[in-house]
Amino acid sequence: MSEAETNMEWCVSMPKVELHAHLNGSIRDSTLLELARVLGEKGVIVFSDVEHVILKNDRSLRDVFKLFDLIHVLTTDHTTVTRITKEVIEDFASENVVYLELRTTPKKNDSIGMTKRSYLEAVMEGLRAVSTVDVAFPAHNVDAGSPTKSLPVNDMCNGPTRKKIYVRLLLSIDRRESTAAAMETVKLALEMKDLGVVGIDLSGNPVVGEWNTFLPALQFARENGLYITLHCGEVPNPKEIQAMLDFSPRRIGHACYFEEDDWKKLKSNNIPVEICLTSNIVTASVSSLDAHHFANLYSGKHPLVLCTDDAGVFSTSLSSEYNLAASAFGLGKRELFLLAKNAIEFIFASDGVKQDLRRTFDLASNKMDL
Ligand SMILES: CNc1ncnc2c1ncn2[C@@H]1O[C@H](COP(=O)(O)O)[C@@H](O)[C@H]1O
Ligand SMILES: [Zn+2]
Repeated sequence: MSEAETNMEWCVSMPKVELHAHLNGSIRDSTLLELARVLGEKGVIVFSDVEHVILKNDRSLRDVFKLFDLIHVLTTDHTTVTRITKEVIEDFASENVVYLELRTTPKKNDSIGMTKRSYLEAVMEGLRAVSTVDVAFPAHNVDAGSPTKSLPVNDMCNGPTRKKIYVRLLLSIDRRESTAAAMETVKLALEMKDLGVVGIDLSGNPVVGEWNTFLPALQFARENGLYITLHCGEVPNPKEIQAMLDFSPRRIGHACYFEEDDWKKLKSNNIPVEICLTSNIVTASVSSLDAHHFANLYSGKHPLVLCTDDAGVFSTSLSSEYNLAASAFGLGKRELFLLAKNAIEFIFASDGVKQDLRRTFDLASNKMDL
């Protein structure tokens, strides 16, 4: 193996920044199966019917959204929301993700007394429940407000330094929601702003809903200081793509079905793109890695960040996404490291956090054999 060649172990040891991860899409298969078994025993579902759905690997975009409906049945109650949040953070931290923006759709479920607020409180409880790593989160006492020490990463050679991960939350608006429901989510985000909620995401089945339904809530969010990221161009919808780019979000996810005018607008507005390679290939939003827009954006030095989207649903990890980019696009260690480090510039957290993360990468770079 040549000096510059990467491998999975190296990608795991590299510090990384994750900016596009859906909570309910990032659950371990083992947890989903365990939850399904329990609901099977209670007679709520038939375990054998859902087992193969959970373990299936190739999924169309339609299958993915059917799977989310099933996952949401498995994770309905507050205790489970807390548990999956804890596990998802621990899983990202275990592969040296040092900053995580975790997004989730606040859910209301009258039958179990769940409000959007109590859902979010259950998520925050999950952040506090993390035990394998220190979580830097404003609502937690290992606070990141005035960071003094850089995060220990890649500590394999340094013995038992305790890892730390910054976590911030984005609240997702589901495209099935009404303007009023979207507004409720934005108001909740504003109430929880001091507790680590930094922005709003628009996601959900891309063939459902109209841009104009969400626009008032997104405008209101932005006017009140929340950052916005949009799922944009996951399916061909030229009018919506143009309207979304005209809105000038802080970042967008995917950008798969872009036409020439869309690229022009994206590039002239310098909007960073969250790239989810495995997700795009599995859902066939892009036909192959050779045809993926990563290559063009990367060579044009357009701001971009590699992300997982749904590490559980697509059986991937952030380290695998970096490893995949290395092999598909011929990136060496140094290029991967700079790509990972550059993601700091697009995070929705404070300059203090950015500075601390830059220090973390600089310290790691000495040990990373670049
Ligand atoms: C594959 N590409 C995708 N495109 C659009 N939306 C997606 C998505 N992957 C996930 N979600 C959105 O995230 C929800 C699950 O997490 P939460 O319940 O919010 O934690 C899904 O129901 C969907 O609305
Ligand atoms: Zn997504």
